[in-house]
Amino acid sequence: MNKPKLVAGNWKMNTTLSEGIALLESIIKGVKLLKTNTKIAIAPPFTHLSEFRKALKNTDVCLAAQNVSDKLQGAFTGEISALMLKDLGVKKAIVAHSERRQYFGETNESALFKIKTLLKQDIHPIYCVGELLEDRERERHFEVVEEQITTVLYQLTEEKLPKLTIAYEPVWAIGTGKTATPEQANEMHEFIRAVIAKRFGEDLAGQVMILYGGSVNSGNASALMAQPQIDGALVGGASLKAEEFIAIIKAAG
Ligand SMILES: O=C(CO)COP(=O)(O)O
Repeated sequence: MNKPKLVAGNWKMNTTLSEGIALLESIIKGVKLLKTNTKIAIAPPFTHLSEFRKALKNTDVCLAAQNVSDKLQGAFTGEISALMLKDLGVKKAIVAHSERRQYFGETNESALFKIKTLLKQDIHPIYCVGELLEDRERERHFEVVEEQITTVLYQLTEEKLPKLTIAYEPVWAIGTGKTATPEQANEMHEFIRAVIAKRFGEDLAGQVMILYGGSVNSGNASALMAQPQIDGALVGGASLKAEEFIAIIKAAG
């Protein structure tokens, strides 16, 4: 599978706008010096999107959001719609990150609504899946991820599928410094692709990008990226340090 990889930075609830702009400028500078065909996306807090759009003009770095409302518009205080994101030049949006599932009650069902509203605006979703530590310890990890995939993806039509990116983020590896081994990650990616293929066929399943996320850093990125089923990375903590993030992009090829 020789498609270019995607490295996306999920900044979570970090940086003020001025700190964010400074970090973004360092990242842009670093990316310019790299000769890479790896695709790059940055998902800063909502408050940064408008300024980041200007800063990213004439670069190949794609603007992403960390979340979106499952509602279209109206009396939903505090929500941000897909249309609003499109208006700000957002091209990708993370959906159902495990922190959203854990702290904000998001489910596979709300993820499906979010993905549909994004696709209607032609914003490409990055749909997060992954098991808890207790699921893995009880050897339920394949079952959990299969349900996360089938309840959402099987509701989409064939032509939407290539617009979707999956991020496999085992919850026990997020922000813990514990990474899945490259083999564990590859095994789950292969399983996810097989679940997609069961419904949509091998060709389409092969077109879906599947990223790994969970304590990716400059030290482990090369080994992860070398796995045949890993199409890139969704990076948290290490995307907040320009040098680290650039090293990960470099490791992706
Ligand atoms: O949640 C993540 C990316 O979405 C991963 O976070 P860390 O890279 O900090 O473990």
